[in-house]
Amino acid sequence: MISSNKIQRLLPLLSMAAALLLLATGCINSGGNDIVSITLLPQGQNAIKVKTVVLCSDTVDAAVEYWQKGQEQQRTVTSLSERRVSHTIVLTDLLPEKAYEYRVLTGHGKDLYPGKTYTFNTFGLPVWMKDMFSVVCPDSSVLPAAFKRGYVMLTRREDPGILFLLNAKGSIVWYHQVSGTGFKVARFTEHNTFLTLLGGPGYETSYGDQILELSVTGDTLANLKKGQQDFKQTIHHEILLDQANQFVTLCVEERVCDLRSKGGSKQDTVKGDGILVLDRQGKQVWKWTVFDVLDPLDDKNILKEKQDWMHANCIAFDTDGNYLISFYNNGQIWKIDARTGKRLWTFGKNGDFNLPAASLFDQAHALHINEHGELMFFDNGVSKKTSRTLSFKLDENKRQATLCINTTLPPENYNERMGSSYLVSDTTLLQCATKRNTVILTNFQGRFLWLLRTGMSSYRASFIPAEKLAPYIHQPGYEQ
Ligand SMILES: O=[N+]([O-])c1ccc(OS(=O)(=O)O)cc1
Repeated sequence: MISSNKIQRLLPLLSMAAALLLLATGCINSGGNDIVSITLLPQGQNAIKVKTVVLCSDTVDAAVEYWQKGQEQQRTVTSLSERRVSHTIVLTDLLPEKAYEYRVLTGHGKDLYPGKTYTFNTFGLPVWMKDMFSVVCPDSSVLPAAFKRGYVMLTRREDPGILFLLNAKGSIVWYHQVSGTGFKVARFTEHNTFLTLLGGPGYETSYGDQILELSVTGDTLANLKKGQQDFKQTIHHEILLDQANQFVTLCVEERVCDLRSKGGSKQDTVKGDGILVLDRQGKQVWKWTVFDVLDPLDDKNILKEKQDWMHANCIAFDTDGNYLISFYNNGQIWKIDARTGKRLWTFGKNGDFNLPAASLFDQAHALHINEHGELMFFDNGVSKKTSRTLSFKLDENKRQATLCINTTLPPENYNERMGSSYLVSDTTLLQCATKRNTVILTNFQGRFLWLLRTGMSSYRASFIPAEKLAPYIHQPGYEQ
């Protein structure tokens, strides 16, 4: 008997095999002067990306111009592949199950000459992916213009892992699929790349063993696996780039401690968190652990909590380049000196800042400094069974915090674990209620404007403005 899980895994392979059969025959001797052959290949397990390999008789520049059959006026031209004999050019922004025409442009710089026009057909999305997302939006006129044309990034954490980009109508405009592992978390970087943490079946929830950075055209820009160089530990919940293009991650950190005074054993193990910075080859650049700041023996509950002492779930950079780190279990956010590792302050429960009762929070997620310089995050709100978005203006010297955003999610979207919230266009919040398989856009009063139901639970939902993905993706959900 084949389990539905197995079928789910087989389907992309079957569609891949079909794709190979159909597309690999697309090796063509072009009529262009300097083109020897053009080969079309499916891009990984992907119905809406096609790789072209253009072999030329000389060193030239090349690009591919393509359009949906019958819509030649709406042509897309790829970026230029420069000074090569063999060019690999990926076509993005394709729609599934459509006929396309294309031609290769070759020459030098702006002097490009078209070869003959050919055709290809894209394949359908895997059946199980087709109905994965649905949008509820009673009145699109209330959506911010940037949201109407922008994209939402989500991750499927189970095998097969998929990184998705959807437009505001919930259509899949881009995806990248991996087998045998899942995308635990992903960030869209300042270099317009996708930085991701992957974890296979041996890695539960948000834990992982692989760092993968991808370009929008699906090229692998970095791929580090646990066991390589100084990447010896499991990493979890977070991956981001620093200014030096290095990987900043949260890692699992274990210490053997004598917990006899707390009722434990002489050689007890406490599992805590660390920040591990790796260079692009996997060499350790910097490391910090919670044990540098706190002694487990000072925690009266350590015996109960030793399996997962603090449960860090996010790192971000403060405006001065130091780290901000949030913890689920103690409801705190710490600022850590990125050079010395010293804890500079604690925010939240039993922290250094006085917080009025209305702004006391339980568990911070997806913390970041927003466009206004405010510390912003999603609060699971387990004590009140109410999740919300909070932001604060901090005066670090005076240890004063001014509450700026305090927006409650509609009660049915209460989300007790994971989640995220980000500003979109200064007037709305894109919030991920991970446990509810829901992404919801509200105004600051918490009024729902747009909702996405997902057939998976993405750790976060991030908004990517349309400009960041141009010219690779242009499929606005709503025309202005
Ligand atoms: O169940 N999970 O997948 C899960 C639970 C907790 C969790 O940690 S949290 O701090 O992100 O809520 C992450 C993932």
